[in-house]
Amino acid sequence: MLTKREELFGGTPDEYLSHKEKYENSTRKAVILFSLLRKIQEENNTDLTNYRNLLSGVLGASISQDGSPFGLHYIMFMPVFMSQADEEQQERWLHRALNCSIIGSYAQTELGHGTFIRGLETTATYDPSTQEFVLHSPTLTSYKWWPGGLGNTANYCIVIAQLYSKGECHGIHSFIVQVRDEDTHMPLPGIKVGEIGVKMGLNAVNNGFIGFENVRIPRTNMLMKHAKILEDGTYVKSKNSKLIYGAMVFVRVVIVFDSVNYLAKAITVATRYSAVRRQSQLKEGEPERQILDYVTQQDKILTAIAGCFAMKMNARMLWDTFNVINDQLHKGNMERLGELHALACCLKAISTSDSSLFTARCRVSCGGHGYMVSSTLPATSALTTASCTYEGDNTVLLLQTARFLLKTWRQIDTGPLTPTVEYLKTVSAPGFSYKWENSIEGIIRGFQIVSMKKISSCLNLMTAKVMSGMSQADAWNTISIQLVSAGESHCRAIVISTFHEDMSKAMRSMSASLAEVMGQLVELYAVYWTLERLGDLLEYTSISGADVVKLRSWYEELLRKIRPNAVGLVDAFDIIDELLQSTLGAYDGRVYERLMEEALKSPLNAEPVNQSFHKYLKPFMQGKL
Ligand SMILES: CC(C)(COP(=O)(O)OP(=O)(O)OC[C@H]1O[C@@H](n2cnc3c(N)ncnc32)[C@H](O)[C@@H]1OP(=O)(O)O)[C@@H](O)C(=O)NCCC(=O)NCCSC(=O)CCCCCCCCCCCCCCC(=O)O
Ligand SMILES: Cc1cc2nc3c(=O)[nH]c(=O)nc-3n(C[C@H](O)[C@H](O)[C@H](O)COP(=O)(O)OP(=O)(O)OC[C@H]3O[C@@H](n4cnc5c(N)ncnc54)[C@H](O)[C@@H]3O)c2cc1C
Repeated sequence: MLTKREELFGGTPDEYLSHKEKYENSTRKAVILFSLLRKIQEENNTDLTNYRNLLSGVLGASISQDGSPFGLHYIMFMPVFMSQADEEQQERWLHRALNCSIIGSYAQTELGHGTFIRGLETTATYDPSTQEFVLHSPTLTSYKWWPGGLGNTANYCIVIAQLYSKGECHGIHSFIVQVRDEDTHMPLPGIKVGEIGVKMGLNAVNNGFIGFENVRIPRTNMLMKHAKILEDGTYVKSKNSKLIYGAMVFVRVVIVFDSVNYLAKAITVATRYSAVRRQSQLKEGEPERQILDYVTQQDKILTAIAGCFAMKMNARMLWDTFNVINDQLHKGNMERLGELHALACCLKAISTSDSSLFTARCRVSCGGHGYMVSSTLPATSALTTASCTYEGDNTVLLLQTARFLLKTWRQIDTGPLTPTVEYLKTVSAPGFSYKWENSIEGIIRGFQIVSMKKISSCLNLMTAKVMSGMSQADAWNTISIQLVSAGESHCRAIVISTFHEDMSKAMRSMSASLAEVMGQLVELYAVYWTLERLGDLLEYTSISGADVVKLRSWYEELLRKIRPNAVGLVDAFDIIDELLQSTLGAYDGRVYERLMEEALKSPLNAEPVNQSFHKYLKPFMQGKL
């Protein structure tokens, strides 16, 4: 009798399963895992804070590198209910979703539209005679495409469609739609549903497509916490049309945590392997060195460790900010909605792009063995690059942040600014003077000045172009590279200052030796990004060549100091081998034995001569083909 652990982590490695077998195996494992999790979650887990902890457990424990067919059920289907369903609807559906007696997905993206959601084509037309909505996919491009779990798993989904009533379009709204019969799992009449095929990664997520042929759903299937349709078809507006976008903000917030989780896995593998792997001699006749002793290797890996700690602290700040503003929204105070959206956008973009960049570096830093699927680094790299796209393409999200920053800059003299942008007032105040200094505080100030000056420059450029006769939209597009850069600079200033401030607070309760190491990580992160963004700092601050020389020495000194604690730092993530799933990163360091053990699991090693020799090779080599 297999133990739960053996059931979850044993069996044929996924990499040797077919696409279909991989899905079936992931579903088998997901049922085991989620049955366990269902037992520990409170029934009324509709509080977003508790919910995120559940999500952490669910996704953190997702035991396949390829994701889970249940992921979207937890990641979006349920949060959308919590944020968009009225009380009666929550009463009707949420309990069933929480105990997984229904499995849901989130169908927003279409073949023809992912970013521009106001352009979605799926329609939901209200029929007052029957008090139903008629859901329809008018074109091939209107077919929903991507929803996780929709291919073969979910029997319900949230559908985002253009709402029509009394001949008028009211824009996109959310609807709960049953997709498959709860007993037979057959697709319901008028519904064409399937799986989208093999992807770069996440091949157990079961992303699907769905098309509707005049499918009728009750009026009360429109999620009506914000906007409503009355029985006679009268449309009641929401307090803010963007509240329907609320679930995306929540998921962007949790994706920042997720990007940290992926990066923590990658740097655990790369760091441990770099301590085990010996290659080349530093001095003739000496034993081969641990590759972690090479400063170039430290440059790749230790900065990733610092980045992981930095983003973890920023994820917590963002979560706290989300909860504060979300409470205000619940009380009808929309004042900081735009700020929350802008912060979630830039942190999701920067955390995922950093995670993708550093994970790719971890892969390369492990040489050939890092290219083995059994190292887990290729799959983790595929995961992090996906996160730069899902829940909003990073470029588009940084443009959203830039839009908020320009709006803020236009109003800079009309009153106090909200917390995440009040630095703009400080560094632009009359009489404010600043001379570059090689210190954490000096670096933070420098990044804040760069951000402010980029925003100011973008607004001046926009104004000049519009004055010259260019349309607002063309002016925006023309300078959009600079707008994205302004969004990134704003975010980097926030990340460094948050890391410094929150770590300084945390260090007060640490031992002196631990605080020293944590302080080194903050310095490494700040100095690394200073050297990475030298162009901006040279353009907008008084940093000098002499400062740069000293910064480089400071950077190399920090690498030297952190090197002895590298393995201890990643061990602190405490990722068990079963979740790490890596021949290179296992805790016992038996890299070569594990590589060979995994290789022997290949079906091609089941027999000494593969059948292709007799069928193809031998006749070929004998000139008979
Ligand atoms: C925002 C858009 C790009 C544009 O929208 P619009 O066209 O409607 O807006 P405009 O640009 O015209 O006007 C902007 C205007 O609107 C405001 N706005 C816009 N968006 C929002 C918002 N969300 N909230 C509030 N306000 C908003 C903006 O501020 C402007 O206001 P002003 O006019 O005042 O300036 C939009 O089209 C858009 O969002 N596009 C992106 C589409 C998108 O994101 N799609 C996602 C589809 S779902 C998906 O991809 C699912 C993926 C799921 C993958 C799995 C995730 C894994 C998570 C794991 C969780 C693990 C948890 C671990 C936790 C732990 O470890 O602890
Ligand atoms: C693994 C994965 C899982 C997913 N899961 C789901 C899901 O469960 N449910 C769901 O609904 N969706 C899901 N998606 C879809 C995802 O949300 C979209 O792919 C994403 O929103 C990007 O939209 P798009 O693919 O149409 O890209 P596009 O918007 O077509 O982007 C392509 C390029 O165009 C650029 N671009 C687009 N608009 C602009 C603009 N205004 N200004 C400047 N540049 C622009 C982008 O920057 C990008 O470089 C998933 C996607 C992936 C990869």
